[in-house]
Parts: sequence; C-alpha cells; structure tokens
Amino acid sequence: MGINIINDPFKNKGTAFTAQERKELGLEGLLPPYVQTLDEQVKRVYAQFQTKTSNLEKRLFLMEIFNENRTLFFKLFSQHVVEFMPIVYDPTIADTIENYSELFVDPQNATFLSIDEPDAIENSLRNAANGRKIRLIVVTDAEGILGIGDWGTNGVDIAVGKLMVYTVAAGIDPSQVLPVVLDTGTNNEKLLKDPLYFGNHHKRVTGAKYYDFVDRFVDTAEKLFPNLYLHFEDFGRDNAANLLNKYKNQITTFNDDIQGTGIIVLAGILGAMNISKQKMTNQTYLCFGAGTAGAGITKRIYDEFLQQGLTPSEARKHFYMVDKQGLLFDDDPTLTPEQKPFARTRDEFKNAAELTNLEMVVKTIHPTILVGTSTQPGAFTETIVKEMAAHTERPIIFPLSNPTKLAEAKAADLLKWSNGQALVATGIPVEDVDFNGTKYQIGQANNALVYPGLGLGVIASTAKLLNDEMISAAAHSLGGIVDPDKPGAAVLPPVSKLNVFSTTVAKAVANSAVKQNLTRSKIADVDVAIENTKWTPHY
Ligand SMILES: NC(=O)c1ccc[n+]([C@@H]2O[C@H](COP(=O)([O-])OP(=O)(O)OC[C@H]3O[C@@H](n4cnc5c(N)ncnc54)[C@H](O)[C@@H]3O)[C@@H](O)[C@H]2O)c1
Ligand SMILES: O=C(O)C[C@H](O)C(=O)O
Ligand SMILES: [Mn+2]
Repeated sequence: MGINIINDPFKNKGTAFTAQERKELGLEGLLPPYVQTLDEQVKRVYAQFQTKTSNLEKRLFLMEIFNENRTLFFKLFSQHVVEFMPIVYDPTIADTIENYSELFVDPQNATFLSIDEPDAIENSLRNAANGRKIRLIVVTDAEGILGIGDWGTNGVDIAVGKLMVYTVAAGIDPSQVLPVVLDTGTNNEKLLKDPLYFGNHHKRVTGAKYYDFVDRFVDTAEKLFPNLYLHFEDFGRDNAANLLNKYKNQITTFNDDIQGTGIIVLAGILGAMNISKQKMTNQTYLCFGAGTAGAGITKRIYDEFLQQGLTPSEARKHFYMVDKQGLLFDDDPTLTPEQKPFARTRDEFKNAAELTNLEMVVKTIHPTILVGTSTQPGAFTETIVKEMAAHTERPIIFPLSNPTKLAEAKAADLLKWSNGQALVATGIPVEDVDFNGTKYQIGQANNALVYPGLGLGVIASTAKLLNDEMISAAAHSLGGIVDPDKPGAAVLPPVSKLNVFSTTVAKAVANSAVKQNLTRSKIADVDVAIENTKWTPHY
C-alpha cells in the first residue's frame, strides 16, 4: 500500500512524509529517516537542476520530479517561472517531441487513444483518470505540432506541457487535468520507418472515420467528466477550424492555436496602440502564413475593427493575407474557408500578377502591422522591414513561428533595421535588446500568456460555452497592461507576472460569462469563485 502512494505523483510527498504518515501509510523503511519540508526539497532539487548544462538535460531532470511528485514540481516551477518556461515548454519541448521514443521514461499520466481501437476510448479515459475528477483536458492529434509538423503519438508532450503551464500560471489543480493524444496515424515518413516509434505505423486516417473517432472521444469525455473544459491543441490546418466550428456552440471548448493566439496578438496590438498613440482602425494588417493560427488571429483583429465601429466591408479593406502562393486572391480554388473572407480581387491592383511574394506585397500595400505564422525562418528581411518603416512611424512586427529555429525574424534585427521604431513581439521568450542607448523589452506573443487565465475564468465561473465576447474581454484585459511612456517598453506584460495577469484575464472572462448568463451555477462573487478554484502547491 505504502509503495503505491510513493509511486503516485498526485499523492507522493517523498522525503517530506512525516513520521506519523510513514507509520499510518505503510511507508516505514521506504525513505531515509530525515523528514524534509517542502522548502528544503525545493532547495535540494533546484541545486540538482543547476548542475545540468543543456536545456534538454534540464527538462528531463524536471520531468523526473514531475513524474514523482507534482506538488514539489509545481512549487519549484512557481519559484522559477521565467527560467523554467522555455525549458519545460516551448522551445525545448519541441526537442522532446521529435525524440520522444529515444527519451521515453514515463507515460506521465496521459491518455493514448488509437483510431484502430475506438472501443477502448471509454476504458482508456477511465484508466487514466483513475477516479480523479477531471475538469480540463488538453487534446492533440499532433498533425501540426508548433511549426514542426506531424509527430503522431509523440505529440502527447505538447498536451502535457500546455497543462503544466495551466497550473503554474493560473493554479489549475494538476490532479484535475488529463493530457490526451489521439493517434490517428502519421504522415511523417521518418516516424513510419522508425522501429522505435511508439505510435501507429500507418498513414493518417482522414474523412468520416477521422471525424467519427474525434466525435466518439468528445462524447465519451463529456459523459465521463461533467463540466469539462476541452482544449484542442496543434491539430492540422484541414481539421482545426472544422472541429472548433463543430463543437464551439455545443460544449465548453477552446482551440488554442486559433483563439488563444488570436487573443494574445490582439492584446499585443492593443498594447502597441497604447505606445504609438495610434488608432486601431487606421491600421493595415498583413497576415503572413494564413493557416490555423494566421487565419484565427486575422479574424480576431477583424472582429475588433467591427467592435470599434467599422462595417464589414470597411473593415475588410484593411486586411491582406499572404500564404505560399503570395497574396491571396478570390479566384484561387485552393483557399481555405478561413482565408476566403480576406482574399482580394485582382482588379484592385495594377501589379496583381507580381504579388507572389511578401516583399512585393509589402511594397504594394504598405502594411502597418505584419504578423508571421508561416514557419518560414528569416522571411522578414531587412528590405521588408525598411520598406514598412518608410511608410509608418511605428511598424508593428510580430514574428510568431515556433520553435526558435522557425521564427520569421530576430527581435534584435527588427529593431536594428527599423532604427528602434518597430514594436516587436515574438513567439518564444527573447532577451532584452540594447539599441542606441535604449533597453527594449520584447513582449512574448505566445498563447501561453493567455490560455491559463482564460481556462481559470471558464472553470471558476462554470461557463457552459466560451464565446467571442468572453474572448474579446480576455484580450482587452491583457492589452491594457503596458507601460506606454517608458522608452523601449514591451507591448505585452512580462512572463514574470504570469500568475498575476492570469488572474486578471480570468476575472474578465468570468465576469463576461456571468453577465451573459452563461454559467451553470450561480456565481455570487467572481473574485471569490476564482480564488476558490485555484490550487497552490503545499503538503
Ligand atoms: N506564438 C504563438 O502563440 C503561436 C500560436 C500558434 C501557432 N504559432 C506558430 O505559427 C506557425 C504556424 O502554425 P499553424 O498551426 O498556423 O500551422 P498551419 O500549418 O496551419 O499554418 C501555416 C501556414 O503557413 C503557410 N506557409 C508555409 N510556407 C509558407 C511560405 N513560404 N510563405 C507563406 N506562407 C507559408 C502554410 O501554407 C500554412 O497556411 C507555427 O510555427 C506555430 O508554432 C505560434
Ligand atoms: O506552443 C506554443 O508555444 C504556441 C503555439 O500553441 C504553437 O503551436 O506554436
Ligand atoms: Mn499550438
């Protein structure tokens, strides 16, 4: 019996079990005699952590602690959020996904569902929950992991990683979450040929069979776990928006790449407007890489233009999309449903035939905002940035592709090329940039800054749905927190304050749910509901 407790990361306290607990729980003789406090454990583990040299080694070490003792892991993480975020989450997580089989030591309480065994869904979810009351699932089918593509079953790590951030940022109880990977096959040839690969060694299943499988997972999860908040992560471009549209009016659900990224970019642009003292509806927006995230962001910014009083046809004139083929035109039969509303007509341009690359498009339309979600490293060149800076005082440039190796530009280059004028945010954390005597702080436009607070707001308020009004409230609550008059100020609040502004976001979302009568239970006081929902690491 004692051994089961020590092996259960939700119950284990390791060397902190008291003498009495050791007696009562059958742990006598299973631990060295000295009883440590949680703080002593944290000190010891952090010292061990510091002996590791590479980020991958550091992550593997932290995951050992995670596997053994969730309380200790989150206490440690909460004291080193800025240092640990790029290690346990993006970008280091990309390495562990690419090398999942080689690095595997523990399934980390995730649920592995296979499209070849749909009848096993219910038992699998029950087994993984093991009697725990699950309030939040992050599910992926791993077809579009960050910008690194299709990683099949290996993608489970992104679900685990996103959930770790939920807890450290917003105090979501780690015993109430479940990471799920839907293994629907993989089109990654390297994995298919790899004898060590843990997933199904066949191509991705598509069409009705795929959608039926996802449906069955959703129905079963909803049945087993009442009041569930279901977060979709890193599905492929062909499915992500379809699934969101299918479920968003039926269940409490969220697509991080579409909605989470939309919120953080809107917040970043609102922050940029505070700094530049310009008006949102005067901006010209260019989306580079009009896939899941790119189209999701564009729609969120467009909705903001409508909210600020423009008609749909007025607003649409401010938006352009560039994908592989160049500027998107409405006569293109390959447009996705999400791209169509923003496609332009050829007769708007004298040089339509030349608008097949980003540079020509920038020269022609003079964007004031350029957001990259293209997975194309280095795509924001010096020429492009200088061209933007020639036509607007404070160009807003967000190279958001992850991980680091895929970013469209480096923050330091954007500042150098624009002579310090660009308002920059990146997808991954970057150091401050010193330029011409000013220290520029670079905002991190990563959905990790928003989805934890959003989730806390939804869960605490018992919201039935997550709708556009709640999403807009989240973006506005974050967009206001900048220091507009400080030279070099960032367009978004710093990760060091992640837990503070996650609560700000949660309040905005919960208040919106209450105002719209979208809650399952009556919420007398939103602040109290949020504080009561938060878990903190202690024994
Ligand atoms: N910072 C964040 O919070 C955040 C959130 C979501 C996604 N992202 C990043 O955005 C990137 C895209 O993710 P996604 O989920 O939207 O993927 P996706 O595959 O749905 O979209 C990528 C798009 O880029 C297009 N593209 C590819 N090559 C191009 C080229 N040469 N020129 C122009 N467009 C090109 C593709 O055709 C596709 O439409 C990834 O690197 C991901 O990490 C960042
Ligand atoms: O995971 C991240 O770092 C952000 C985002 O969801 C992505 O897919 O890149
Ligand atoms: Mn993602």
